[in-house]
Amino acid sequence: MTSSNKWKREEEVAINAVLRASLTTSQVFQQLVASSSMTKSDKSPVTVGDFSAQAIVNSILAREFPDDAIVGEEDADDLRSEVEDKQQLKRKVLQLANEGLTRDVEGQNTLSKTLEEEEVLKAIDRGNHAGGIKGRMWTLDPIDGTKGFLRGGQYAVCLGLIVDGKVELGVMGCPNLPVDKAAAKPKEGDFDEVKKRTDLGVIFVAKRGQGAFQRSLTDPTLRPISLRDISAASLASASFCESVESGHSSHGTNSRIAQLLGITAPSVRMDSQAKYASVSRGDGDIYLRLPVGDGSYIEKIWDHAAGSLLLEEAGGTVSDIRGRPLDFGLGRTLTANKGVVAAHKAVHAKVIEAVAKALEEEGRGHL
Ligand SMILES: Nc1ncnc2c1ncn2[C@@H]1O[C@H](COP(=O)(O)OS(=O)(=O)O)[C@@H](OP(=O)(O)O)[C@H]1O
Ligand SMILES: [Mg+2]
Ligand SMILES: [Mg+2]
Ligand SMILES: [Mg+2]
Repeated sequence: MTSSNKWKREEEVAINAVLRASLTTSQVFQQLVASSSMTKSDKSPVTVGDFSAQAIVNSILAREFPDDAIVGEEDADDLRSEVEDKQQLKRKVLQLANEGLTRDVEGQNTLSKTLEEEEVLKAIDRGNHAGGIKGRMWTLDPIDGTKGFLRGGQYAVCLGLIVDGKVELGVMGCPNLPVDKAAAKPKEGDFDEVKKRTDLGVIFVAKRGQGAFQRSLTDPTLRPISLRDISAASLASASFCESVESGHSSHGTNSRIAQLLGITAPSVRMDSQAKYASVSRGDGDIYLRLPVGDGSYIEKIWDHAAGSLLLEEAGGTVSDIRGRPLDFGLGRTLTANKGVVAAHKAVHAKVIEAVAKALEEEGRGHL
C-alpha cells in the first residue's frame, strides 16, 4: 500500500459519516434552536442533535467496519427511559437518524431501509468502548461545543481513528464556520445570520503523515491548509485562540502568557475543536487550553483526537501544558495530560516556557 492510499477507505467513510451528521445537526439547529419557540434555558435541542449525530456516525461505522471499537461521548441510557419526555426525545432521534442515513449524500453509504428503534439505540451504545492502547478504535464527539451550538456559534462533529494509541485519521465537521477563512464568522446569537448565510460549513480532514485539508459541505474537493508561518522572532505578531467558557480554560493565565510573549492582539474566542481547525488554517496562531483552578479536570479523548492530528498535519506541535504529547492510549480520557498547548513547530517550545512561568507565578507550578 502506498502511503497516500493508507486509510483511504476509512477516510471516505469518515467524511461521509461526518458530513451526514453535520447536515443533521444543522437541520436541528435550524428547526429547533433558531426557532422562536425555544427558551434560553432549554437544552433539549442539543440533546436531540448529540444523539442523532452519534446514531448516524456509529451506524455507518458499524456497517463498514464491524470489528472496530468506538469511544463515543454519548450513550443511550436516557433514551431507554419510560418517562414520556424521554420517549418523545427517542422518537425525534429515531426520525432524524433515519432521515440522515437515508438521504443521498454524495452517492455513498445511503441506507435503503430505515432502522428500527432498537437498532438506533444499539448504534448509539456502540460508543461505550473503554479505549486503550491496543487495536483500532474510533472516537466520536457528535457535537463538540454544545454551548456554541445553542448560541449559534461554533461547534464541531469530531471523529478520529486511533490505532494502537495513535491518532491516524481525523475528520471534523464545522457547520457554522465560513469556508473562506478570511470571511467573518457569524455573530454569536444572530440565528438569522446562520440561517441565511450560504458560505458556512467546512469539513477538515487529516491523515498522519499526509497533510491537512479542508472542503466545503457541498464540494468534495479537498484543499490543503497550513498554519501561518511564524518564527520565534515574529511571535509578538501572533494571536491566541481560546475557549469561550472561562470554566473550560483559564483566560486570566492566558493574558499573562500573552504579555510574557509580547503578544498584543486580542484573543479569538471560539467554542469547540473549531479552535484547532481555525489555527490549522492560519486564523489564529496558538491554541491555549489551560486548566482552571486545581487542574482536576481530565480531558476526554474525543475532545482532542481529530483536532490535534489536524493541527499537527498543518505544521504544528500539540502537547499538554508541560510539553508532553497527548496520550490517546490510556482509555476514554487523557489521564497523563493536563490542558493543551498547540502552536507552530517553530514557536511551541517558547510558548511552553511562558506557560510554565505564568503558572509558577500563580502558585500553580505543580500542575
Ligand atoms: N471544566 C472543564 N474543563 C475543560 N473542558 C471541559 C470542562 N467541562 C467540560 N469540558 C469540555 O469542554 C468541551 C467544550 O470545549 P470548548 O473548548 O468548546 O469549551 S467552550 O465551550 O468554548 O468553553 C465540552 O465538550 P462538549 O460536551 O462536547 O461540548 C466538554 O467535554
Ligand atoms: Mg466535546
Ligand atoms: Mg459533545
Ligand atoms: Mg458534553
